[in-house]
Amino acid sequence: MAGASGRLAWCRCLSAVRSPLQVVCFPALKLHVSGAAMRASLKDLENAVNQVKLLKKDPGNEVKLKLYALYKQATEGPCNMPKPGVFDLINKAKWEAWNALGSLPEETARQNYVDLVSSLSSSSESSSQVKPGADKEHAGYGTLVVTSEDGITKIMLNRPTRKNAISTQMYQEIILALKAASQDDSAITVLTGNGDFYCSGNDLTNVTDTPLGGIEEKAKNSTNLLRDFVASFIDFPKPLIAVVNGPAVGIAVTLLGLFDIVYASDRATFHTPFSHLGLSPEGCSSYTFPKIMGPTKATEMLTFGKKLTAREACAQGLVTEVFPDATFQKEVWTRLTAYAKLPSNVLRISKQVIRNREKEKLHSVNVEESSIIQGRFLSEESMNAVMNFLSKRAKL
Ligand SMILES: CCCC/C=C/CC(=O)SCCNC(=O)CCNC(=O)[C@H](O)C(C)(C)COP(=O)(O)OP(=O)(O)OC[C@H]1O[C@@H](n2cnc3c(N)ncnc32)[C@H](O)[C@@H]1OP(=O)(O)O
Repeated sequence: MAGASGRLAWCRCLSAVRSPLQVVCFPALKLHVSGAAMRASLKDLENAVNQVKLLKKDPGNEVKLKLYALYKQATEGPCNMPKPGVFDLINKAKWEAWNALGSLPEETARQNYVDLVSSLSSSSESSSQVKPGADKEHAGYGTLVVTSEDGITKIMLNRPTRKNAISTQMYQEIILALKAASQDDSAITVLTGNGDFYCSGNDLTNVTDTPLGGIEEKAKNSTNLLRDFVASFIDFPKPLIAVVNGPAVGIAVTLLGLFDIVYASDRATFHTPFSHLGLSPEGCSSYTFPKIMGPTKATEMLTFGKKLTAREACAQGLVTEVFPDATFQKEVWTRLTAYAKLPSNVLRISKQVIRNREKEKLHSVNVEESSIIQGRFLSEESMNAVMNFLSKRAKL
């Protein structure tokens, strides 16, 4: 079905996505997907395409890319174009958005497109009036989008083109965002990812900014940062919820053992390839994972790098509940909005009653894991794994 409609969408998107800078800089929009019956017709798709032209508010380049990808998938099926070159940034962003949909069926893509446009139309209508409780974006973050609304502070990892890999700046900003959220008046705090990934773990290019003191100093700085980062999750005083919108890797997975609820899209996967990277478990996973899933399942994941589907992770207790990707955002946010209406002081007390007796133990595990991984950062296996990734010879 690669006909005129497909070419039209490509042209439409070319004019919509003006510069790669805008792709990263536009504030991300919440993608509430309607739970309407999964039966959008071709006519519905055509109507939705026309509706996009009538939007009062520019939805931002992230959303335009999503619309582009869904339209291509709905009309042409899985991505059938060669990957554009590294310098062709706009076409590469579009290719990545389409390719990320994998083998999503055409009817589902059509339905998702229609649902997305309908959610944009309603948010565009209501955005013309300033309503109480509207999203309040916290300024000052470069790698995150932090908002507070309806008793929920949402910390969204916002490096979608790097699969939300955690750069040094992002580690520092998450520590700051958690500190601020622990003191604000929201009832619950949510961590999620922008784009098709939840998070691809530690940014492997972090190692390239080696200080004057050389790699030993780099390893020490990384270890201190890791320890402080994990400590800010251990100490977080109110319910902390992970909304795992897509694949999670490395430290993004291990930390889940410190969350109070983990909701996952059925597109999410959970992968801790530490041995492949010459690393050792962190994020208190050497303690939390055996407790959550038993030592043998924990060993399969942490030592042998077994990747789990969302349903497997749920069966093993790492994930609380799995939702179909098409209705994930709508179902999860409806549920969280209801939870956040409960008395916030009681939620805080309840979390602390459940978690506090473990805190001291978790801190000592964190210190121990951090000191072990410091040696691993300097190991030949770890350095080779990073160099292989950076020179594009290896991927997970
Ligand atoms: C300081 C504390 C240290 C704590 C230690 C923590 C341990 C860990 O977290 S271990 C896990 C580390 N993560 C990885 O090893 C993941 C590496 N990435 C990949 O294998 C793949 O990128 C992927 C499987 C996550 C995704 O593959 P896919 O084909 O879908 O997308 P790509 O084209 O590869 O990705 C797009 C773009 O993003 C870059 N990127 C993705 N993940 C990372 C990362 N973790 N670090 C640095 N860069 C990453 C990727 O290179 C691509 O860049 P280009 O467009 O320039 O090619």
